[in-house]
Amino acid sequence: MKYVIGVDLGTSAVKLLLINQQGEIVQEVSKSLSLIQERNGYSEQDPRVWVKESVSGLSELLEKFGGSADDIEGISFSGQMHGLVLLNGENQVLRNAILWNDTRTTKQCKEIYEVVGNDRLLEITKNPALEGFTLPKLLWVKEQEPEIFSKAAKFVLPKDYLRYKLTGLLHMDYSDAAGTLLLDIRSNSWSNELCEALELSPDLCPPLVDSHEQTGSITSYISELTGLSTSTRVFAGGADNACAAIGSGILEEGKTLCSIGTSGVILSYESSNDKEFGGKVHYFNHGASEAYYTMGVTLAAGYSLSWFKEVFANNESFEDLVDKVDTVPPGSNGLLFTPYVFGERTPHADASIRASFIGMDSSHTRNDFVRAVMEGITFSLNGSIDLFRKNGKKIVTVVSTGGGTKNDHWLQMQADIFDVNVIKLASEQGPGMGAAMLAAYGCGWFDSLKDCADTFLKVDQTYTPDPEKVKKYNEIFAIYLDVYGQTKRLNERLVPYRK
Ligand SMILES: Nc1ncnc2c1ncn2[C@@H]1O[C@H](COP(=O)(O)OP(=O)(O)O)[C@@H](O)[C@H]1O
Ligand SMILES: O=C(CO)[C@@H](O)[C@H](O)COP(=O)(O)O
Repeated sequence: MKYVIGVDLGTSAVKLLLINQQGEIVQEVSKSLSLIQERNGYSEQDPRVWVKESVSGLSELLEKFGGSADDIEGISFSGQMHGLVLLNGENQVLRNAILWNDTRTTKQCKEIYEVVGNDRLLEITKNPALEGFTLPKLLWVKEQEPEIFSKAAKFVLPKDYLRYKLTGLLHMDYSDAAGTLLLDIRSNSWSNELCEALELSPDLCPPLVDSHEQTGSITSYISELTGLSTSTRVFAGGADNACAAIGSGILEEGKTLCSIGTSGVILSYESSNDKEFGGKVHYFNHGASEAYYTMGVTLAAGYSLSWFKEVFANNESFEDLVDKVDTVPPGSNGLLFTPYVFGERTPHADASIRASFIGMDSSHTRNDFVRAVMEGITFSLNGSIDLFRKNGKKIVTVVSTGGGTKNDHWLQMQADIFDVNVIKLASEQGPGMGAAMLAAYGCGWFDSLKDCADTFLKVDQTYTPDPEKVKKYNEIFAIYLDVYGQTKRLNERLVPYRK
């Protein structure tokens, strides 16, 4: 039997899956990661910690496997998107990575619009300038940390740095490059025009490759540390949402994904890069060649629940925290939550907005709060579904993935709020599975990613919407939509008092 490894470098953990030729998960290991948040709106991680935890996770995986390392033919990666990793001429890390949920770059986004122009930016990149994307982060370091910036020779994204440490070679794949806001999506090349306009050297950009392309093999040093074989082929991999799409079978038009990880995502397959969404949704390269996807993003989806747990139930497991949400009726007895703890991206690109609980009263118990948090996250994702539907997309079935699928009630809530059939696959680890599928396809096990999906992906359960709950949630969603406008100005006035 032959195997591949899928590494998912997420925000809350690095997860490693060992998968056989039938697509069965033979072993899995997860290593937690934490955020460094020195100021309000700041969110960083140390790339060296990603490598340390991944290497330790890989050696644990190999130990649990116990078979011959030579039978592990390939390894590939899924990575949290947009995070800026700056390297010097020796490929050493110059500062902590500035992550996708860090919103310090509002000024740099304005600068991009002033210099490039909204229409031209959309023409080249198909995306707006958002605080989370990599380009504004590069401009922030250039402006605020000129000494560090002067030493920068290359920038890469999180999983690219990890792959570099495993192979000694630097690359970036198209699906992740699209999220930098420096890729010319029309020609699939770095935009010299943007680099020139914003006074960035094009030499900072790494070589581009396809997600299933081989980008080296395991170095003997890493082989010694982990037990991996130097003959194991290393494939580029992709952005976590592109990998989640592959690992959830979103490989043709009409298929939609809901992912609840740290962030939350509604993603839809696109066969071409010439549609116009006016920057209302993200429009990125897929991990499958010559394919694309559109996506709405809730910045703090799973994170809102983990924030609530950390503040109010730190010693409890997620399982215990959400155990009784089914005892609370839809609408959480009049308690409403907006999940803006990091600000928001879709449908309101707003770095200043913050979360609210509306309607608290003395009868509410902790279970009402927990359900309200889960509903608020799901309402926010429904905002993206709404946007897609208003753009003419028909959404009747959604494949759900990520940590949020660990709870049945949340899956049923998704079916009732989105008014769709929700499919849960046998593994909730869409991004890791997608990464493993890129390795399996790269190794030549299958003629296409679609063939691989037909063998690897199995439906576990389908959740159908309950018409009564759909009606009730429709009414509450209208109230939810009002909260943004009603709290926007209040939050702007609170900005000077934040940490
Ligand atoms: N048992 C559970 N029930 C409901 N949600 C859960 C459970 N366990 C984890 N989660 C949610 O999943 C999130 C982590 O999802 P994951 O896909 O692992 O994130 P990432 O890929 O960003 O690291 C947590 O923040 C939490 O909100
Ligand atoms: O910023 C985005 C997408 O644009 C996020 O989806 C990140 O890619 C982080 O993903 P998770 O850690 O939540 O999987």
